[in-house]
This record gives sequence, structure tokens and C-alpha cells, in this order.
Amino acid sequence: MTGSSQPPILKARGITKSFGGFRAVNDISLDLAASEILGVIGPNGAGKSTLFNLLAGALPVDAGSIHLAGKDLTKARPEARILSGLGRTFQIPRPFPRMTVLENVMTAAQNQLGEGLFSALIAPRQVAAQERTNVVRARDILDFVSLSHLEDQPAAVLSGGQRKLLELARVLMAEPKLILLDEPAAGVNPALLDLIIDRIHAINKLGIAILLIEHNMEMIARLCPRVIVMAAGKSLAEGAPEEVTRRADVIDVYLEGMPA
Ligand SMILES: Nc1ncnc2c1ncn2[C@@H]1O[C@H](COP(=O)(O)OP(=O)(O)OP(=O)(O)O)[C@@H](O)[C@H]1O
Repeated sequence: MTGSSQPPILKARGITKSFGGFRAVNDISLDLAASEILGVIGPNGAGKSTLFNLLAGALPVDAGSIHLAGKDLTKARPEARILSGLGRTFQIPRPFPRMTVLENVMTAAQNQLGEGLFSALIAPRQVAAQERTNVVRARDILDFVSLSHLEDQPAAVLSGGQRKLLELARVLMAEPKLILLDEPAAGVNPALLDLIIDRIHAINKLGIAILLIEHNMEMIARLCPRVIVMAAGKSLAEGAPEEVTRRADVIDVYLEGMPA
């Protein structure tokens, strides 16, 4: 079930992955509507990042299926998933440091006619026109994430929070239907946290679904009407953050990871 009456944009069933004999993700199923932001929480080592790697195609699943907007992506390569509308960000963003902020966003455009020698020779005018369209779009997106003033700066000068915003901009350039956000609050100073939360809300309001891994419970509470709690690869609980975090079994799995 999604948390909305809409049909799911993401439908994952029975996702399972082992490393050697260790089952890191064990029979996880998710339904996510386009209007939703779903949080994925759980202690360190619960399998959250592995789940993202499976959804994004960085790792193959051992079992289960993944559909995005009705299309079976279970065996699709990561690039094909991006083209189908599945975007992702990483815990530690790695922009091209010497390229400008604007160039970094431009590299994420999906319709890059000009990259092949063939199209550059055959259709130089179309390539130039597309380049101009991409620049306009990239600038609009930089404005949306409040980075316009830095468009000519090399990405190396950006702070941790600004790098997260740049990553969001790069993902948006690829026109996603769903974004997997891996710890957008990590390494971000409090001054930028509000802006990042606000922009994630705004992205979701555009009709883009969001799956959010986050340890920062303030961010979870402000963004996610619904969360799933993962523990030891399994889904332990699902519901409103303030409800699931009161459950004794959920408190236990968090405490197990704490020093005595
Ligand atoms: N490539 C791999 N090979 C072997 N074991 C792995 C591999 N990737 C992850 N694991 C193991 O799978 C388990 C789940 O790891 P994962 O990174 O998915 O957890 P997580 O919930 O994202 O944790 P964190 O909150 O610390 O990022 C861990 O025990 C980890 O050591």
C-alpha cells in the first residue's frame, strides 16, 4: 500500500540480497506514490544503503522485482534506470571539482546529442540548439536550489550543504520521477538544513516521489508522513515517524547498536 490513493510510481517486491552467507536485505517490499516522501530509517548496518544500491541498479538483486511507473527495471542497467526516471544522490557527493557549478549540472542532462561524434558532424545546429536549451534549464534548476550566485565557481569551493544542493540540481536535470536521497542532512550545517528540507518539499510538490534515508530525525519528522524502519535487512515497522519511534521493538534495535 502507498500512503496515498494514487497508484504507486515505485513498486518493489521481495527485494533480497546476500553478501556471501550474510543476508543484508531480506524480502523488502515498497509501494510509493508520486506525491509521497517515504523515509527509510534504521540503525547502522540495517541494509538501507544496500537497498538503495539494489533499486538504483548498482547491485543486482538475488530475488524480487522493481517496477517504476509500470516498467520492469529489475534487470536494467543503472544508466537505463536513470533514463527511465530513477535518480539518486549519495551520502558523500562527489561533484567534478574543477568544473563550474553550472557545468556540473550540464553534465547530468540526458539528451546529449552532442556527445557522439556522429551527431556532432551530422547535426551541428541541433546540437547547438540543445546545448542552449540545456543551459537555460540548468540555470533554472540552479535558481530553484538557490545556487545561481555560484554558477561560475568551481564545485571545489562549495560547502557540504551546497554540494548536497548541487547534487539535487544534477539529479533534477535528468528529469526524474523518483529520487533516492541518501542522507541529505549528513555533513550539512544547520543554516543550510532548512533550505535543503524546503527544497526537498518543493521537489515533491512537483510530483516527484522521494525515498529518503536519513539518521537526522528532525528532517524525517519534517518531511516524511510515513517511514519504514529497517533492522537486520528486514522491514521491522512501518507508519508515521512519531508512532514507529515509540514502539519498544524499534527502540530496542536502536539501543542494540549503542555502547553499554
Ligand atoms: N559489498 C558488500 N560486501 C559485503 N558486505 C556488505 C557490502 N555492502 C554492505 N555490506 C554489509 O551489509 C550490511 C548492511 O549495510 P548497509 O550499508 O546497507 O547498511 P546501512 O543501513 O546503510 O548502514 P548505515 O546507516 O551505517 O549507512 C552491513 O553489515 C554491511 O557491512
